[in-house]
Parts: sequence; C-alpha cells; structure tokens
Amino acid sequence: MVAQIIDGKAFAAKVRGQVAQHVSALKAQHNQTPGLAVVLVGEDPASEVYVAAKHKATVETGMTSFEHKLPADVSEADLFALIDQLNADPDVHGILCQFPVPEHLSERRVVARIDPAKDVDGLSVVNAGLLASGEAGLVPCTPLGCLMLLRDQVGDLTGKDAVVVGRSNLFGKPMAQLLLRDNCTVTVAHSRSNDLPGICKRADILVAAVGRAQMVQGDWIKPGATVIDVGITRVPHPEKPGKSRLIGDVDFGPASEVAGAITPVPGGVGPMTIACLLANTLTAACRAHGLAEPQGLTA
Ligand SMILES: NC(=O)C1=CN([C@@H]2O[C@H](COP(=O)(O)OP(=O)(O)OC[C@H]3O[C@@H](n4cnc5c(N)ncnc54)[C@H](OP(=O)(O)O)[C@@H]3O)[C@@H](O)[C@H]2O)C=CC1
Ligand SMILES: Nc1nc(=O)c2c([nH]1)NC[C@@H]1CN(c3ccc(C(=O)N[C@@H](CCC(=O)O)C(=O)O)cc3)C=[N+]21
Repeated sequence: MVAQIIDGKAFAAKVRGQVAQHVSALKAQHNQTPGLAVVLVGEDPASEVYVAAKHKATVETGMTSFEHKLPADVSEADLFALIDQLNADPDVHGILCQFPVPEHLSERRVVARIDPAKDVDGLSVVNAGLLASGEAGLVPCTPLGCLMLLRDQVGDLTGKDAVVVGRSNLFGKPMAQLLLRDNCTVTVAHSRSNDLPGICKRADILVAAVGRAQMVQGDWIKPGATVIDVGITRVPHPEKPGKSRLIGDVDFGPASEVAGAITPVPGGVGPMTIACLLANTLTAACRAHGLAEPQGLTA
C-alpha cells in the first residue's frame, strides 16, 4: 500500500481562511477585532522565527498582533507585570508566551499567570481540567490541529484504536483527551512503556510526539493505519551547509509503504499549530464579547 500524504499545509491554509472570514464578520457586525499578544523572552533564533511566523499569520487573518520582546534576564516580577497588563487589556483576547523560556523562569508559573480565558496555548491547569472534564475551554493548538486533520481524513473516529506516543502536558495528554472525547479507545505510550513496537502495531490511529528522529519504524505500523507525525528534530542539512532541515518521529519512507495515510514533516502538523492558535484567539474573542463561537474551529 502506498499511503496518502496528508497535506497539513493546505488544510492549515483552509482553516486560516475560515478564521479570516469569521474575523471580518466580527468586525463588520460587531466592530470587534480579535487581538493576539505574543511574549518572547530572550533571543533564541528558532523562537524568533516562530514568533515572526505567528505575527504574519495573525495580521493576514485580519486580527491585531501585539509583540512583546523582553531581555533574556528579565525578572519574573517584570514578566508577570507585563502578563497582568495583557490580562487586563480588553483589546487582547489571546496571550502566548513563547517556549522555551530562560532557565531562571518557570513555564508552569508563567502559564498560571495568564488569564485562562486568554490562554490560547490551552496549557493552564484550568484549561487542562476543562478538557479532561469534557467542558468548553481552550484546547492546546497542536493536539487540536491533529484532531482536525484526523476528523477530515478518517471521518467519525468512534471505536478506533488510537495510540499516542508521548505524554507531555503540551501534547500527549491533551491529544489523548481529545481522542477519548471522539470515542477512540486510547493508549498513551511513553519512555517506560514495554513493547512500543507492539503497542503501535495495534493502532488504527498512531500519533507520534516524542522528539526522536525516525524512531517509529515501518514495521511498527498496522497496514492502512492513519499516522500523525508531530515530532520535529532540526538537523544540519545534508547538502546545504549552514542550513537545517526538519525530521519527524516516523521513518517516513518505509512507513508510507504500510500506512493508509500519513503526515509529512515539514508540511504536516506544524502549519496546523499556527492555524489553531488563530482559531483559539478567535474563539476567545467571541467568548469575551458573548458572541456565538465559530463552528468547526473548536474541539
Ligand atoms: N508540530 C508542532 O507544532 C509541534 C511539535 N512538537 C514536537 O513534538 C515532539 C514532542 O514534544 P513534547 O511533547 O513537547 O516533548 P516532551 O519532551 O515534553 O515529551 C516527549 C515524550 O516522549 C516520550 N519519550 C521519550 N523517549 C521515548 C522513547 N524512547 N519511547 C517512547 N516514548 C518516549 C517521553 O516519555 P516520558 O514521559 O516517559 O519521559 C515524553 O512523554 C518534539 O519533537 C516537539 O518538537 C511539539 C509541539 C508542537
Ligand atoms: N507557547 C508556545 N506555544 C507553542 O505552540 C510553541 C512554543 N511555545 N514553542 C515552540 C513550539 C513549536 N511550535 C511550532 C509551530 C509551528 C511549526 C511549523 O509551522 N512547522 C512547519 C515548518 C517550519 C520550519 O520550516 O521551520 C512544518 O512543520 O511544516 C512547528 C512548531 C509551536 N510551539
């Protein structure tokens, strides 16, 4: 079997188009413009690239983008003062602090400082709890993006055996919750799991989010399975000196001979993360103004 390649880049463009339509209706009918504030601490080059991409996508969908760059040695108190100011700003509907943050700061404490209603990363304990309880909150962007791709590819997920490899708060746990909500039978595997190949082989839906390049082998995959590759490892480009390329957690070549459908890296899950960040900002803005939420852009 030769797997269908899931075009995350094209799907993300579609999602961004839907967000843009909602944004323009919100402006026309309610005179409201959703706003996203991104906070970047320090000068990590990879983070600068991501933040620039988020800014561009935010502006392109008609939303307001607020960028705040703080020095790498900023105190927690100064960072919290900025977050408090953004929490109180009615023009800001979503707040994201780009990770990783420098070592003297704590990601959990930073996330906890953000108003859960503006936590468009969906990482606060409030939003994690709402997701686990099946209530409406804000869902982390990358798992939400994977869910959208899966619903589009597979249709109804009811009864599917889903395996998520990785159990981080950022991805693995919320992904498992979303699949459970869509009636999958969910297994979460991790570094202490026994017989990872055997666990993966049972999966109708296999989601890999480990961060180990090409770990998932072709013969770990059930024939016809849908494979979602979340992992991103940046390695030096083999041909272009000074450039880098991205490698996923799945050994793509062999896997694509067994799977029914598979996401590539790049061009799979990554673009969906930014599209869902915009979708979450729109959702947060609609809720802030007591308006109906956009259909199809939330979990
Ligand atoms: N495309 C996108 O937009 C995004 C991509 N990513 C990428 O996804 C990957 C995972 O991210 P994240 O969840 O934050 O990473 P973490 O490092 O927080 O979590 C990795 C998970 O993988 C598990 N793991 C590590 N080694 C193994 C192993 N040998 N076998 C099985 N499981 C293992 C760990 O298990 P244990 O808990 O036991 O340690 C852990 O649960 C990264 O490559 C990251 O870059 C992440 C977010 C967004
Ligand atoms: N608070 C916070 N929220 C995040 O969501 C967050 C973060 N911090 N820190 C870093 C990770 C990583 N992340 C990605 C976003 C887009 C792509 C993406 O668009 N990837 C493209 C390619 C990009 C390229 O070529 O470099 C792709 O896979 O096709 C990837 C990864 C969001 N993250």
